[in-house]
Amino acid sequence: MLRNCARLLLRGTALSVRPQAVHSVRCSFPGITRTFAEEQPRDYGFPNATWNSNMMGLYQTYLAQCNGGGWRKIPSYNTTVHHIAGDPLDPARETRLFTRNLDQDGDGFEYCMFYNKAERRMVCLFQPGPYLEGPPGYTHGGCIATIIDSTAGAGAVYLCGSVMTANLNINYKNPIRLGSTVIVDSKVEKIENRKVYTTCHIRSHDDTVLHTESTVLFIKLNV
Ligand SMILES: CCCCCCCCCCCCCC(=O)SCCNC(=O)CCNC(=O)[C@H](O)C(C)(C)COP(=O)(O)OP(=O)(O)OC[C@H]1O[C@@H](n2cnc3c(N)ncnc32)[C@H](O)[C@@H]1OP(=O)(O)O
Repeated sequence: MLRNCARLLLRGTALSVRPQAVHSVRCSFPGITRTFAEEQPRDYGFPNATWNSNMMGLYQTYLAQCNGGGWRKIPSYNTTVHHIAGDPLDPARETRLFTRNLDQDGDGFEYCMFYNKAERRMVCLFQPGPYLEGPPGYTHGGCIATIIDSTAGAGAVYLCGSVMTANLNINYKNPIRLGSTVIVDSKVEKIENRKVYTTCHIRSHDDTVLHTESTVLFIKLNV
């Protein structure tokens, strides 16, 4: 009951601070083509009340490196259509990015990303919420695969344009506790024609624990 009240309160707060400007969004990606008018989308990559102190600390550290340090914070919306512009669509169709499919802040994938073009790196600060449970108290392996795919995928997209994941290999070394903060660090290692080879490591917020090591192969589209 208390939890529900708190949720309603938070939801009201989130809605009241949401920008109200109306604009048009156009998108074209394999399987999705649409255009619609809606409120200015919320950028979920900004801090909210559910972020813990480690998440906030890392956010500030990376943000500080955005001023001449080679990094930039990239926006994070709840549909890919906000990211990618394209052709007209079916306005009746509604989509939701898998990692942003829970309405309540803190329940699921809580994250933000920073990009360094010179280093070909995309870094994601990730705080898994209680609805991502796999083993008791720990993050489900599929959710971990998702955040790896999303981080390395975003890095490949920013460097090469549209891509699809062709292969994803993960060694799970140490479990990730729900509510903790980890750093998902991906890098484009090489590009061979349409193939984009990336590596991705997940480490604890203080760099003392290696949680996963992985490789992801993306294939460039529309070339
Ligand atoms: C601005 C935006 C910001 C970003 C925001 C959004 C963030 C969201 C990010 C979310 C991210 C989430 C992302 C997701 O979740 S993507 C969703 C999950 N992935 C899929 O569903 C992909 C399904 N597969 C396919 O569509 C096709 O098979 C693809 C497109 C991958 C290739 O079919 P295509 O017919 O086009 O190409 P090709 O067969 O001629 O092959 C081309 C070359 O590639 C080589 N090859 C192919 N497969 C493999 C393999 N498995 N291992 C090794 N090599 C492989 C192949 O040998 C050949 O090499 P070469 O002979 O030329 O040397």
